[in-house]
Amino acid sequence: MTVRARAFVPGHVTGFFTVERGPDPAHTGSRGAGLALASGVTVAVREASGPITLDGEPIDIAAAEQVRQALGLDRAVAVATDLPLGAGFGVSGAVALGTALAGAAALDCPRPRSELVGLAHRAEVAAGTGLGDVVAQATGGLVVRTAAGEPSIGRVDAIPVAGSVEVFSRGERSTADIVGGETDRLSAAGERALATLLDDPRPATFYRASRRFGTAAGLDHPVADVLADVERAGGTAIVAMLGETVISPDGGLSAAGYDVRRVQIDPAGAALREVPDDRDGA
Ligand SMILES: Nc1ncnc2c1ncn2[C@@H]1O[C@H](COP(=O)(O)OP(=O)(O)OP(=O)(O)O)[C@@H](O)[C@H]1O
Ligand SMILES: CC(C)(CO)[C@@H](O)C(=O)[O-]
Repeated sequence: MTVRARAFVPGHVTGFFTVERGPDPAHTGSRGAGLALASGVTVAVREASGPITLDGEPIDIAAAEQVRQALGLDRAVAVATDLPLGAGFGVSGAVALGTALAGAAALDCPRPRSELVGLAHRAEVAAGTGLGDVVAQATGGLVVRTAAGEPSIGRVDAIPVAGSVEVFSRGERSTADIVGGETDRLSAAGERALATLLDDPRPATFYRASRRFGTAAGLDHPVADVLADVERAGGTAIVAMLGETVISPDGGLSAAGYDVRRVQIDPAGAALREVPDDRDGA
């Protein structure tokens, strides 16, 4: 089956965040910081019509369906990923953004990148599955979101960083349940973390502020045992919001005996990938 366009979108783990509710999805989002990861999703839009599939199986991801509707895209969308859904890697946002980028390319429908990022952001917010992942995934690196909302409204910066992190993931957590509930405490903790990071914009400060945020926001308990193990082993660890996933930048997870994956930090954000002419693809 012929592939018309393909996009790669990095996974994104949020270290800390606030919830900013605006009058509409464009103005709604979060402030905060997180890491874009070289493990992500590849979205291939085919010539033929068909559903969205994940590793070959049909899947319902509301944010991506909404992007398809907005673009008028009925072509098959084949998603491949080595990341789990619902575990804090922003997979739904990544699929929505990949569908927007590859979908517009497949339809030969020229739109500026910021509009496509905005389309995916609004869809992700409306679905309740994320607030800041899409704009971060579009940026890459250690992403700092200083004003919430789609690209024409929000503000995004990044702290230069290279290298890799260890990842340990053991379960899911519902983003919609947490961001749809009472968020004053977590947003206050997110504000403090952001002020700390902006005052001293270094990766080490990101990890320290994120670790404190997890505790202050009451969001670290599902993996408190893992964090404690890593710290006993002399390492650094943070919770990937919002999942049962822990990230360590300094080998702390493997030092504590966990079976981990090492993942590079993605430097550049989501992008189209070349599709060789007349060849079958993913
Ligand atoms: N088997 C599945 N497990 C989890 N989610 C699924 C599954 N199948 C479909 N989905 C859909 O995928 C989306 C998952 O969104 P969710 O926000 O929970 O996770 P995520 O985007 O991977 O990452 P994060 O935890 O960072 O928000 C939802 O739209 C959900 O309905
Ligand atoms: C809400 C969130 C933590 C879910 O992954 C993320 O979208 C963010 O940082 O806004």
